[in-house]
Amino acid sequence: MKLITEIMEEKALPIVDKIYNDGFIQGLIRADLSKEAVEHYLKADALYLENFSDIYAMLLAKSNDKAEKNFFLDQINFVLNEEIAAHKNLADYVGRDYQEIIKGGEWYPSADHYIKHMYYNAFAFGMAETLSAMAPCPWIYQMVARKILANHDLAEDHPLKFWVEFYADGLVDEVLSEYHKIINREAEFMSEEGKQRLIKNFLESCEHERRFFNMAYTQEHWGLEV
Ligand SMILES: Cc1ncc(CN)c(N)n1
Repeated sequence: MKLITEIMEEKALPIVDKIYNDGFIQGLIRADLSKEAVEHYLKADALYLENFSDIYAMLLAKSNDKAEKNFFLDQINFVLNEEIAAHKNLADYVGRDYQEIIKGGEWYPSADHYIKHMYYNAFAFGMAETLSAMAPCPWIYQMVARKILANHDLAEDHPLKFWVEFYADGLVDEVLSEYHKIINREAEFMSEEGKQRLIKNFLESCEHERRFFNMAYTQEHWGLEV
């Protein structure tokens, strides 16, 4: 009997290829990604990661297991204080100060939809539904980064090699195995409908990841002043 997390990741593999072949990642590989696309990504992603850590804080409060609470605590620290290294690599590529770049950022439409998908599950459902919607965040980036390294021998002086290696890093394996542990444990007590929701949450967030990259590549904005 396959684990629910194995099923969701298997079903999502085609989206990994689509993201890999879309403009943002191809531009990153060629190191000809426009500065506008990178700045737009950073403006949106700084806010995305802030909200991602807030949702982790909600899960920390929901948990009644100290080891689990410490996992969420570690992840809050990683997202708030360590992932900024990947952002700084992108800011160096643009050649501007990171804090300057992210000023004036907002939840552009695709980022807004993604963030609200996670919050909806955090407020309306439980930990497994929320983590299923959050899991593509580490998983997609690791899969895409590893696919880049498998298909390209990035030169030592490639300006975005750090970004790729940061996300391809094995550290993510430990994070994902904790996600898998919690999701698969909770799924044991769920109806078929409940399990289908976990899979749907994961696949929708994989699609949100694709839209997030394309949002930056096209500098997507709201049509009207929101
Ligand atoms: C939108 C998004 N998704 C995933 C990641 C990688 N943690 C990120 N920084 N931003």
